Amino acid sequence: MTAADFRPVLAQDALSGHSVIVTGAGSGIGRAIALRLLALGARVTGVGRRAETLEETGRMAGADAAYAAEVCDVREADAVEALVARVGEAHGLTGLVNNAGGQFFARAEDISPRGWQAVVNLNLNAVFAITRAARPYLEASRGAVVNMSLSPVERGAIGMSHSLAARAGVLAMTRALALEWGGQGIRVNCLGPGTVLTPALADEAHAPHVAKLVAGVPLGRATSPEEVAELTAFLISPAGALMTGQLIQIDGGAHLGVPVNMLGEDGA
Ligand SMILES: CCCCCCC/C=C/C(=O)SCCNC(=O)CCNC(=O)[C@H](O)C(C)(C)COP(=O)(O)OP(=O)(O)OC[C@H]1O[C@@H](n2cnc3c(N)ncnc32)[C@H](O)[C@@H]1OP(=O)(O)O
Ligand SMILES: NC(=O)C1=CN([C@@H]2O[C@H](COP(=O)(O)OP(=O)(O)OC[C@H]3O[C@@H](n4cnc5c(N)ncnc54)[C@H](OP(=O)(O)O)[C@@H]3O)[C@@H](O)[C@H]2O)C=CC1
Repeated sequence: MTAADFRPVLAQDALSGHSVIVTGAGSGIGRAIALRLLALGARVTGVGRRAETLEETGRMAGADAAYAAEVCDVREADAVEALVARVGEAHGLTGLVNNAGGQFFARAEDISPRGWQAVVNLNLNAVFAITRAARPYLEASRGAVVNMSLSPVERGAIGMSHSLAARAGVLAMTRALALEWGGQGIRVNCLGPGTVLTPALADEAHAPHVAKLVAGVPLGRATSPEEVAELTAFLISPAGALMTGQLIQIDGGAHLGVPVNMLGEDGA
């Protein structure tokens, strides 16, 4: 199946009555998630540092969409806590999508202490702070958290030691919180997208290298933002009610690595 064959599977009102915070909703994967949750009837609070891109997501959703843009740097723990409390008190909270994240690509020896800190703050510490702030509201609604991870989180990748360390931390946190908060009815999961051809990836990585990554995917293509969005919606919706503590890879098999082939090229 090609990306063009993709069809949404959830019922049109699957998220009616839901209130979800999506970080990084002004671009790429986060925007696709926000638009899909809105289309399924959820109220969405989109969080990011740039007002214009966040507001553009709202315009794309249309005037009837229950969307609010909130400018906030997720690394500012006090501001994040205040934001979550504001949304939680006004509308409740049934979902939190920790999608904001990113990194520069560099070998460990070229990552300065500040560079390491910047990436770990964004991809791990900020995720903990916002998730912790959301807990009481998620407990009240028996809600769900979806953490955006990376396909290579368990097998490693060159040039991503800082980001992978942070995402591995998020994965460990996901499993710990699934246990700690399961009794409160809160579910916590991670998604592992493969290569998603967003403008942000094009800015950070060389095009020929990205093409090579995609060519190496067992199912032969990149992951689309819409596919990640549908899975996110599924996990937040009642359809995902028994799923928690998981890393779900949505990468065409890329996490399996270079195939080990004991049969040789001709399969003999
Ligand atoms: C088969 C499957 C494969 C899957 C592959 C998955 C690939 C993943 C793709 C994506 O994630 S796509 C999203 C791409 N977008 C981004 O990643 C955005 C990247 N940028 C940021 O998020 C931020 O810039 C940052 C990296 C978090 C840094 O933010 P901050 O504003 O705090 O940075 P600065 O104050 O500018 O710098 C802090 C520190 O970092 C050093 N630094 C910054 N860039 C680089 C670099 N390119 N190389 C080395 N070091 C860098 C910077 O120099 C500062 O350190 P000092 O110089 O002060 O020591
Ligand atoms: N593209 C890919 O191939 C893959 C991406 N991912 C992950 O998916 C997520 C989205 O990626 P993608 O859509 O490609 O990238 P984008 O850069 O388009 O998305 C990142 C979003 O996060 C927001 N953001 C970044 N830093 C902060 C901050 N400090 N506070 C608040 N918001 C912030 C950005 O908005 P603003 O700048 O306005 O703050 C932006 O909207 C990231 O976590 C990425 O690492 C995972 C696997 C593969």
